[in-house]
Amino acid sequence: MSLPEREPTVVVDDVHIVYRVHGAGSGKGSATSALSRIISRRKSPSIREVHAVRGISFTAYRGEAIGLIGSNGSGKSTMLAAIAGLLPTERGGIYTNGQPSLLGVNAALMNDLTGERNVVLGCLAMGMTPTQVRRRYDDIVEFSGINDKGDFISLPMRTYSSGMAARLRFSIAAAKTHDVLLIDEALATGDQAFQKRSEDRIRELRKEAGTVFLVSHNNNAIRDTCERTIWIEQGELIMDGPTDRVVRAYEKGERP
Ligand SMILES: Nc1ncnc2c1ncn2[C@@H]1O[C@H](COP(=O)(O)OP(=O)(O)OP(=O)(O)O)[C@@H](O)[C@H]1O
Repeated sequence: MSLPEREPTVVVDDVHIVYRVHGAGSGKGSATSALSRIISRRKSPSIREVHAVRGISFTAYRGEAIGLIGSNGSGKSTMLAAIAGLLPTERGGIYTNGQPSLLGVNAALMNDLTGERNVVLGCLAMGMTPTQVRRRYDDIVEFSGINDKGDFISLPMRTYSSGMAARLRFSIAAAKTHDVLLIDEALATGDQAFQKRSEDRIRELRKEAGTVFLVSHNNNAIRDTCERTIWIEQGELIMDGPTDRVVRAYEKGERP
């Protein structure tokens, strides 16, 4: 049997992810009870476990844009963070070809620095050289549209609205070609014109040989951007297939 020609970029193999929440039990617990617990080597009753991802498997290929959908708390962001290597797996494995970059609405930019400094630092942090940063700087600012309403790029980020900050984050991350780009709801905060630009840019990134994952509650953004969609519910994979089919089933609440 010959192997398929498509090149796999992310292999998720029967992955389980468990969060351990400390201090979730009732009562504060005295020093005496803590000491007796330590002596008897019992587990602290105040550690609660949240089994957020339960045995998910799939393979992503180069050039694919994959949507992740599911209700609140179903495990989408957890899955992305794990692919990015930010969360350990309890069981199973995640194998990636190339460096995954997670672009979340909470990605760290520095509030007290100007937009301008954040663009430069963000690009350097992504591994661009100072010359590359200088070359791309104007494009990034223009793409973000931050200066459309005045010279905001020279003001500290804390003066930006949440939508403006999200746009700048997306623009910085999108300036580089990523092997695997993980986007968590970044498009949700931009206005219509920016969403359109972002969708176009995601399409370009795919052509530049990357794989894009997009978590969103905006089913139209998923439809417009991704040809494949994975539906997750309570940490389990419900459906994985062509976006049209999966999103329709999700909207109707029809599980296969
Ligand atoms: N840091 C954390 N500590 C403990 N539990 C967590 C943590 N982050 C998420 N969870 C739990 O893991 C489960 C999955 O959460 P996750 O954020 O991955 O869902 P989601 O599908 O991205 O949700 P949403 O659509 O609301 O963003 C939920 O039950 C949530 O309560």
